Amino acid sequence: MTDIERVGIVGCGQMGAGIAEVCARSGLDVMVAETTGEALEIGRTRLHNSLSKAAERGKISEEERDATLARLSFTTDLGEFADRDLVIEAVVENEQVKTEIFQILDQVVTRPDAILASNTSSIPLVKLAVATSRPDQVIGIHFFNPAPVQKLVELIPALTTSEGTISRAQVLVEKVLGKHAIRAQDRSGFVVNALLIPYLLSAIRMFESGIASREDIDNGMELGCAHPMGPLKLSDLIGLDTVASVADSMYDEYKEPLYAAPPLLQRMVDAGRLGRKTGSGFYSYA
Ligand SMILES: CC(=O)CC(=O)SCCNC(=O)CCNC(=O)[C@H](O)C(C)(C)COP(=O)(O)OP(=O)(O)OC[C@H]1O[C@@H](n2cnc3c(N)ncnc32)[C@H](O)[C@@H]1OP(=O)(O)O
Ligand SMILES: NC(=O)C1=CN([C@@H]2O[C@H](COP(=O)(O)OP(=O)(O)OC[C@H]3O[C@@H](n4cnc5c(N)ncnc54)[C@H](OP(=O)(O)O)[C@@H]3O)[C@@H](O)[C@H]2O)C=CC1
Repeated sequence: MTDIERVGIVGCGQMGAGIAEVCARSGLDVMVAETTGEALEIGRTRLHNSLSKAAERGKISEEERDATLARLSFTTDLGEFADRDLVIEAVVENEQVKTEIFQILDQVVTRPDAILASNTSSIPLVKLAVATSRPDQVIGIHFFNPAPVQKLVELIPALTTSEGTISRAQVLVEKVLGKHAIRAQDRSGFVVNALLIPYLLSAIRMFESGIASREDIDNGMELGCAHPMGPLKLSDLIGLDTVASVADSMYDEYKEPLYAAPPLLQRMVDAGRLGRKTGSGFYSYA
């Protein structure tokens, strides 16, 4: 069904950990890389806790949890990714950081047919592809938060990506990981964020201008439109640094005011109020 058995995940933040969990639960051998031993321990704990919760809630058996954990390994040395068939990069939404990681992956991943993928929310894939010597093997594989729950994955081929890379990625996403894949052109924000981010920015502008309280804005969309969470809660879940970076990428691409980050968002990022991950954003998570 697939020739991809060994997967590397770069970054074990909320998305890296979630993608690693999805891959390991699907039977793949998964190695996760972080920059420091401390970050690795935080990531490992995040994964252990999530799998234990899944077992407690009866979504997986205790045997499945243990087998999944046995398929996960951890490293701070990207050199250990030499034998990976697929690497999914899931570090901070910053073009320079991601470009440097793709340059390193190009050096260390020795399998000639390995796919180098990014979970980027908005950075044009072609920029990462041309940083490598194998631009035909670079593709966007974009999961949604929380990755173990959300069924969608966007596949974003760059102009340079080969048909073979696209079809191998699609088989993996649909047949092995059991997700629903949609295809998007390599334009900043792809399909979902191009629609979602302007909506989140509008909600932040509405809050900033005092039209309604944060609770009323969120209740409006939860109770009026049956969204699982309102836009300010959702911004806190995504991470305000990520929302701001995605908005900036899309603004760079299209120069449309609807993608311009409102001042309040940037001030909150500057203050380190990034949402759930720092314990404070539009709401408090003490
Ligand atoms: C920025 C980008 O590039 C792209 C993006 O990802 S945009 C963001 C996309 N995500 C969304 O829009 C999230 C919208 N919100 C939701 O779907 C839901 O509110 C939510 C799944 C986050 C939480 O759901 P909830 O009903 O409020 O809470 P809760 O009851 O705790 O969780 C519901 C289920 O999800 C599971 N879940 C919640 N968070 C989880 C996590 N981090 N990992 C694994 N499972 C999780 C729970 O275990 C629970 O499962 P069961 O019902 O089977 O027991
Ligand atoms: N949040 C979301 O809802 C979604 C995010 N994405 C995308 O996934 C990616 C990761 O987002 P998310 O997991 O939320 O972010 P987190 O903030 O949770 O994690 C960021 C990760 O990047 C690492 N990192 C930070 N700075 C650097 C650096 N200079 N060099 C190498 N690694 C670094 C962090 O490691 P350390 O802990 O050591 O700093 C951590 O592993 C982004 O591209 C984002 O756009 C995609 C879908 C949804």
